[in-house]
Amino acid sequence: MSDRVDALVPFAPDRPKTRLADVLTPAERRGFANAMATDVLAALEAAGFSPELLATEPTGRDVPETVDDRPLTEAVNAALADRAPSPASPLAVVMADLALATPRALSRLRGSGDVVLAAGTGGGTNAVLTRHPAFRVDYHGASYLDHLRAARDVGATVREADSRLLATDVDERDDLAEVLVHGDGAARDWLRDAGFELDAGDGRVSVVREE
Ligand SMILES: Nc1nc2c(ncn2[C@@H]2O[C@H](COP(=O)(O)OP(=O)(O)OP(=O)(O)O)[C@@H](O)[C@H]2O)c(=O)[nH]1
Ligand SMILES: C[C@H](OP(=O)(O)O)C(=O)O
Repeated sequence: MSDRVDALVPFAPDRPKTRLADVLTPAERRGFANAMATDVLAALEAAGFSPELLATEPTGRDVPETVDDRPLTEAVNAALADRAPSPASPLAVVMADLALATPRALSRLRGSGDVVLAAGTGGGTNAVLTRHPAFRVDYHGASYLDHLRAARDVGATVREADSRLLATDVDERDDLAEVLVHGDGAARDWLRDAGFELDAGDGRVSVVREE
């Protein structure tokens, strides 16, 4: 299909998900991060994107891949400068830890706007699609606000792709409950196989792990 949109998926597979260090060993964090990346790549394909990993080291996956070991913002901005997105050739950047991302949710990125932003919970930016050659990213912190500003500074029109499924990046222990409740792919299966189950005690649902 000629109107497939390129989608970069930043991925740091070496020491991922340090905020899950209290529940997962380093090897488990690598396994879980890989499972989430598998889900994101499959959902992008199904949504009509052409996914490409932007990885800090070779992954050995059967997916187009650029290896760039610079920090996240630098690596993504180098790719944006290189590709020079335009209305005829948009470029998406979709994080590899969006374990709940469905094809339907991802397709919302393809709506109108020079820059389309999918916010993450906690102030971040989980996905962006740009049709503007001068737009650059600045990740971490309240990056959603930084990206609104960055888009306006280059005269780009901005639209939000408002989606609960895209807003859930899996960073912390409580996010694992979201994967068990709403996920249906490799990440959900990985957690179940590792012995995680829902702890639906009083209040907000959480996870417990079988010994
Ligand atoms: N290419 C590239 N991707 C990165 C880098 N750091 C993080 N990522 C990816 O960017 C996305 C968001 O990552 P974060 O949640 O900020 O970081 P993380 O390493 O996954 O987790 P924490 O260690 O808990 O911060 C994930 O898809 C990561 O794999 C980097 O330096 N380069
Ligand atoms: C990539 C970064 O993720 P976080 O550090 O917020 O998980 C961001 O969304 O700016």
